Amino acid sequence: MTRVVKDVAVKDQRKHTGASAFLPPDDLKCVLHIEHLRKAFEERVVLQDVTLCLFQGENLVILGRSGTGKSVLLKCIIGLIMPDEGTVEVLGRRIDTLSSRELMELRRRVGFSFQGSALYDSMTVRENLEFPLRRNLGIDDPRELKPRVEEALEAVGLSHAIDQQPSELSGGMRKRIGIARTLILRPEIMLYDEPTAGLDPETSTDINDLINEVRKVYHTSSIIITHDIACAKTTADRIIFLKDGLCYNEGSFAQMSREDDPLLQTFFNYFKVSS
Ligand SMILES: Nc1ncnc2c1ncn2[C@@H]1O[C@H](COP(=O)(O)OP(=O)(O)OP(=O)(O)O)[C@@H](O)[C@H]1O
Repeated sequence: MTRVVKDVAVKDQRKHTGASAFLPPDDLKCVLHIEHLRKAFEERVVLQDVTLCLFQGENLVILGRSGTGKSVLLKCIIGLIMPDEGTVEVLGRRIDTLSSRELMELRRRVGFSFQGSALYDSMTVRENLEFPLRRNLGIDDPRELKPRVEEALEAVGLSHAIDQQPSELSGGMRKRIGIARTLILRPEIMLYDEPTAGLDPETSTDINDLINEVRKVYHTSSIIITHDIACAKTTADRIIFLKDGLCYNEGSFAQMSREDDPLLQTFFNYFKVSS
């Protein structure tokens, strides 16, 4: 279903954003392709013209200041928000052409890790993890549910928390359980919305390591949106810096941290100071 693209999308993007020198290797599959995306809320234009491509197996970080439209971009990817202009193609399917049933089916292949973990407080960890299996895959047999829940919990290192309530867990643990609940459907693409928001530096490091581990074990392609520069350094194969609803710059962490640009330097120097 996915198309093989070379560097067309990236070159196209560079044409109108002036982005830096990143070129992906030839013949990488593009699993998610956004072209000329625009989204406004009344007069407020949040995304002006965003073009990007997520390559198979890649960790792509979308970096940018608060309010630059990173979450809106993620919501456009999973069809929670419909763009005013432009196209979003996920795993070979154009979002705006899908029926609600087709959109639901596609969403099963895309895991969304929410900022607030989105766990149900009235359910135990086990029940939280069983929920998407019951609802999305119609699995009700405890003999099928049990091993899948245990595997997902093991993947995030929290097997011992299976019978706890979310309210008994720390912020970092809740985040991990949220990721486990997403992984349980074995998504091909993972979308992480501010995975380290509100966490202390040590817990953030654990979550960043987990994101890399998930890629290794589950062979996911991921978009990680963040304004946490340490998260970007640990997880990114490539970074796109979003500013004023445009892809302002693009490259590896090393490339971008060397850019002679005051805005980027504010971000990257903060990392040098705090690390
Ligand atoms: N449904 C909506 N209706 C109206 N405005 C919205 C809606 N969703 C987002 N916005 C506005 O779009 C802008 C971008 O929001 P968004 O949440 O995408 O920013 P962000 O880059 O993710 O910020 P942060 O890093 O703080 O999470 C904000 O001004 C927000 O108020």
